[in-house]
Amino acid sequence: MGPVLVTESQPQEWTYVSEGGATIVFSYTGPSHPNFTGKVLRLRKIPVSKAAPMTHTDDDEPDDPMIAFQRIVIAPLVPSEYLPDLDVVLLDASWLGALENLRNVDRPAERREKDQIDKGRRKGILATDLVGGKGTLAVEIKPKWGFMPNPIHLSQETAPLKTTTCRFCMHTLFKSEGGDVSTQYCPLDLYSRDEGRMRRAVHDLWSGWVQSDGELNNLRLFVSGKMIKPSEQSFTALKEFLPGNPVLEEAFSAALLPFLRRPALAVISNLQSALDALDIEGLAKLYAMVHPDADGLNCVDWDPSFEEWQEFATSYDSVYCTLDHSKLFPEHIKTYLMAYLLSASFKDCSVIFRIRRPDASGQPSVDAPHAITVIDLDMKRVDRLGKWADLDRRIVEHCQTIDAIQRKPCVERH
Ligand SMILES: O=P(O)(O)O[C@@H]1[C@@H](OP(=O)(O)O)[C@H](OP(=O)(O)O)[C@H](O)[C@H](OP(=O)(O)O)[C@H]1OP(=O)(O)O
Ligand SMILES: Nc1ncnc2c1ncn2[C@@H]1O[C@H](COP(=O)(O)OP(=O)(O)OP(=O)(O)O)[C@@H](O)[C@H]1O
Repeated sequence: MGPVLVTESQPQEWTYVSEGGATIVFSYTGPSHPNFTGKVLRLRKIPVSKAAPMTHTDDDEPDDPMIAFQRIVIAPLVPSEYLPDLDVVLLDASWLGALENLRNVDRPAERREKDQIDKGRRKGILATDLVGGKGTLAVEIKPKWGFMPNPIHLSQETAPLKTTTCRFCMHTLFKSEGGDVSTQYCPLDLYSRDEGRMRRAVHDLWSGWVQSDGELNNLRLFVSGKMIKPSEQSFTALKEFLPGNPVLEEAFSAALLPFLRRPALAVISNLQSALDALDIEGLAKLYAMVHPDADGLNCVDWDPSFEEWQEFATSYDSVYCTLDHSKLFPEHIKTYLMAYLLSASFKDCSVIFRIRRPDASGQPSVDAPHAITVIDLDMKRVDRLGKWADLDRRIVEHCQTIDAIQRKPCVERH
C-alpha cells in the first residue's frame, strides 16, 4: 500500500482541535474514509518570521522524527495500549494553505501572531483521534514531573530545597513571580496512588482550569472533539458526562479517579525518575569531568543518531538500569545525556483520558481502546541541556528567597 495523501480529503473536512509550541492538530470530521476516520492530522508549525514560500523545500524529506522515536525508543518502554497509532501522511502546500485559510480563525490570537502551519513540509502525521467522537468527554492532563531528585549529586546549597519542594511547585512559584496565573496543583499528589491526594490533585487542576479560563496547560477538556472553556458555556455539555453529584467538580474527580488508579501514571513517573538518575546538577558534573574546559552543558554539540537511540533502547535494562547512579562514570556520558533527554520527553508529555457518556451501569469504562493514551512524546534535542541547567539554577535561586512557611512540602510516594 502506498503512502496516504492528505489530498484524498478536503480541507473543510478537518476541524481545529488544539496546538502546542511545535505542533497544530486537526480532527477529521468528513464522510467515512478508510484512512482518515478516527484520525487527527498533526502538522509542524513554523514561526511567522521564518515562514517558507508555498512550495515544498525538500523532495527527499524524512518522516517526522516523532514516528521513528515512538517506534524505536518509546514503544519498548511504554505498554502499547497507552500509545496512539502514528502514520506518515503526504502533504500538499496549496491544500495546507486552504486549510489555514479556513481554520486560522479558530486558533487563539496570540498563537496566530507567533506561528503558522509549516507549508514547506512534505510529510505530516496521522494519529489516533483521542478527543473526537460523539458522546466522549476527553480530559487532557499534562502531569509534569512526578518525582523528587536523587539527592546524591546535589550541592549542599540546593539539596535542602530540592528534596522538600518538587520541581513543578518550584517552577510554579518562579513563574508566578513573572505574573503567570498560579496553580495549587502538585504532580506528586496526582501520581501518589493515594485516593485523597489524587482527588486533591484533580480539584487543584480543576480550580486552575476555572481560574485561568482554560489557559493553564495542565488540564484541557474536550466534548465531542471540541475544546471547552469555563467561561464559554454553562457546563451543560459537561453535566451529561458527569451525573451523580450536583457539584460538578466533585463529579469530575469521581469520574477521573478510576482512570488514575490504572498504572499509566506510574509508568510515566517511574521512567522520568529512572532516566533522570543524576539530576541536572549531577549530569553537569559528569559532563565537566569529560570536558573540563567546556562552559557547562551549553557546550554539548552532539545529537544522538537514530542508531544511537536504538542502541540505548535495546540496552536500557541490561546497561543503563544496572549502572550505580551514585557514582559518575565518564565513559557513560553519552548514555546519561540520552537518558536525561528521554526523561525530559516523559516530563513534558500529556495523557488523554476518554470518558464515555455513562451507560446503564453509570461507570466509565477504563478498559475501552485508547481510554488512556500518552501523547506528545517528542524527542528533545541536546541544545536544550544548557537551558535546563540554567532554568534549574534560576528556579532554585528564586525559591531560596521565599520563606519556607510559604512553600508547602511535597511528598513522594514510596
Ligand atoms: O521547561 P518546562 O518545564 O517549562 O516545559 C516546557 C513547556 O512548558 P510548561 O512548563 O509545560 O508550561 C512547554 O509547554 P507550552 O508550550 O508552554 O504549553 C513546552 O512543552 C516545552 O517543550 P517544547 O519547547 O515544545 O519542546 C517545554 O520545554 P522543555 O522543558 O521540554 O524544553
Ligand atoms: N492524537 C491526538 N488526538 C487528539 N488531540 C491531540 C492528539 N495529539 C495532540 N492533540 C492535541 O493537540 C495539542 C498539541 O499537541 P502536542 O502536545 O503533541 O503538541 P506540541 O507542540 O508538541 O506541544 P508542547 O508545546 O506541549 O510540547 C495537545 O495538547 C492535544 O490537545
